[in-house]
Amino acid sequence: MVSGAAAAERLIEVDGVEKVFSVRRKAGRLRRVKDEVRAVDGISFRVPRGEMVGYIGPNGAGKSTTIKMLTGILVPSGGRLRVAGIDPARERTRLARRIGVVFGQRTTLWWDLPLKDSYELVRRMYRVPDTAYRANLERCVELLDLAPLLDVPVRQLSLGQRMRGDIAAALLHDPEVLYLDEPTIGLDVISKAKVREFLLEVNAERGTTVLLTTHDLTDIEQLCRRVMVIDHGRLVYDGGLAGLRAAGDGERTLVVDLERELPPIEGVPGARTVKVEGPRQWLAFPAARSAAPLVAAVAERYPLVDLSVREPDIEDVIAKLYAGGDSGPDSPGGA
Ligand SMILES: Nc1ncnc2c1ncn2[C@@H]1O[C@H](COP(=O)(O)OP(=O)(O)OP(=O)(O)O)[C@@H](O)[C@H]1O
Repeated sequence: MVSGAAAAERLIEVDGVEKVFSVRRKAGRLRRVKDEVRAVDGISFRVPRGEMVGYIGPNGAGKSTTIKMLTGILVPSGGRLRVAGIDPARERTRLARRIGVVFGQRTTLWWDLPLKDSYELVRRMYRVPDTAYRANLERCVELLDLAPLLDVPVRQLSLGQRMRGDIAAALLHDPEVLYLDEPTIGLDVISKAKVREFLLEVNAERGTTVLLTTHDLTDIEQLCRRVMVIDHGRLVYDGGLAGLRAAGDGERTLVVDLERELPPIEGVPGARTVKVEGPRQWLAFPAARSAAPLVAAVAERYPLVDLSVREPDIEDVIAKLYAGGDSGPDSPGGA
């Protein structure tokens, strides 16, 4: 038996979970053959209470399928899943009270109703006690600037307004876990910033556990200390953002401003000049190395005015990781 505290600690438990879809494919004019799509191919991970985890991967990697299994919408073909100690597929309704879900591409709100009526329906559906409902709604309205939108029918809301409305709806019943599938898709920079700020606030204030899928790596950089990368249904990385940069053979860049335009800097051990633009030069060096000896070497021989160090571009790192497929640097569930 696992003690209550230990079970609470691991709010999401995924052990060797698989999802295989059967699809019919045309083969010739009349013949159809059955194919199997292994959308999720034996993944394992744990998410402790209060953590915010990024779940990323290329199109078709298996992210949405994982989330659907974690909500109970889809039944796994194999393996074991528990969310707050509940088997999602067996007890979907009981689980629904403990989780909130936002699918960026779809709304859970009632299209023709004003936002506030949608919330009222959510309150009744989940039987949220009055005081909790009022407090939650007030907090969401304040943090997400929803006051001017409460009387507007959902179909008249812009994408960013609708997304803020959806996120609030997912939190009115105080879920312990929030699944967000592309919550910033299609939003402008200001709306994205607002959504991110709100999620950080909710996580800090209520300790809500968040699992976030996104194609926008800024979401991950600003919200998650841990990131899981899925590709072809398998976890190819599970660990910190810093580790992800190192895992992708990332390089950092030393950007130096010299007093005047000079030929490319040479003879700095462990670094190579990759770009020169007037008096500014860019030197790439392995992400794991310290920049200090490089700075000293440049300063000794060149008229240095200013410098900065740039972290590896996370997009590049991840592109390399995807290209590496399941021979990725970290074992599934590792780190
Ligand atoms: N209902 C289904 N029937 C058959 N195949 C499916 C079904 N749902 C998903 N798939 C397939 O499973 C694989 C994983 O799909 P999934 O939607 O989980 O990927 P994803 O990582 O969420 O992708 P995206 O970033 O494009 O949303 C894909 O090959 C997809 O075509």
